[in-house]
Amino acid sequence: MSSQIQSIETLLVDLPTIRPHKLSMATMATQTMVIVRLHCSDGIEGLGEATTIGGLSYGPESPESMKVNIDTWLGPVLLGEDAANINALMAKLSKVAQGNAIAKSALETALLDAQGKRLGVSVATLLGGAQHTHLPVLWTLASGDTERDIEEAQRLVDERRHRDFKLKIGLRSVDQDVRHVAAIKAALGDNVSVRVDVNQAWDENTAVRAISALQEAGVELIEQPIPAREHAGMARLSRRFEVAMLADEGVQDSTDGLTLISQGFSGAFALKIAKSGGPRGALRLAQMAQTAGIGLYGGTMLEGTIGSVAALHAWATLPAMAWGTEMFGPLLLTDDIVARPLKFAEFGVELPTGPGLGVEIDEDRLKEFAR
Ligand SMILES: O=C(O)C[C@H]1C=CC(=O)O1
Ligand SMILES: [Mn+2]
Repeated sequence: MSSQIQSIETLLVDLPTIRPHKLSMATMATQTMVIVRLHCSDGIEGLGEATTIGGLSYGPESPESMKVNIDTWLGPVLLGEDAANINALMAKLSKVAQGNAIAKSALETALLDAQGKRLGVSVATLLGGAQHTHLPVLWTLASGDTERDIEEAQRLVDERRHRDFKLKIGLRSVDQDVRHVAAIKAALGDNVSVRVDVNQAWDENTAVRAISALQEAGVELIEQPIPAREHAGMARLSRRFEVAMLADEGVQDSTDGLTLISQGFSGAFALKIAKSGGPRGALRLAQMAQTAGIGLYGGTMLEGTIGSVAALHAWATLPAMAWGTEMFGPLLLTDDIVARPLKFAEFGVELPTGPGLGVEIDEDRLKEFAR
């Protein structure tokens, strides 16, 4: 029995963060997500989420533009179509719109959720099957204050919630950043992993100087130190240093992956369903990385529960990721719009069981936080 897509609803939802989250390009006090509700003729609803960081400061899609583009361009071409044929539907979307990867990811997520519910299986099962039910999750220290970051990290280690930490740097001078990172690494000791994310803030010369000092301080991973488009520079840095480089903004999808690999990049790729137009595109990049011996890392756009769970279903289908994941987005927010929050324990998170994503909306909460 076939099922058609009847309507697609989009809602802007604003949730406060538990503390200011300072990145090199923006300080966040709220996170805005576009929640997609895709209704099918068999009564099944698929959920999706389109989320970015800092309005338009992180990338070319803003929450408001994603809502308009789904409502005006992407959504209408899906109406009346067979909801079960996700390959055909996503091909239609790539014809009607260039780019718009985050908006497409939300729609692909909603289609996968609906199809999983229809077949009574999880999204991970639709994607080939889960190899894990518990995935490691790091925490980002980004209060901007060294002592506060150390206290935050120590509490989370004691609670056995996280033992890997990513520090957001690149806003202050290199000397200040290096002092900040080295103090945190020294305070936390050898049993925790400290990584940094520069979010493209340095030029290559600055990066060389800073990475030497960070390597000396015991940092294990350097994320996107230079601008996204400088693929050759990332390849040079990866060959120059022992400490591993992680490409994030510079590897949106498998096309960027191919460029980095052919330029001789070694290190790791941050996979994000939002960058690659959905879980299937992120897995395509993962397969390319595996073929080339590049490490995997499960990245986030600081999504809420729906977007984070969609990514977890995809990451669960992969072999254990060399660098773990950062799917902590819901923990950065003061509230949630789902009935059952994710379970974070033992330095990781539990994969919800299906059908679909295994997520249910809390309608009252959604009403409260919808714009
Ligand atoms: O990695 C990014 O660039 C974005 C994001 C992921 C974790 C975090 O704190 O910020
Ligand atoms: Mn990053």
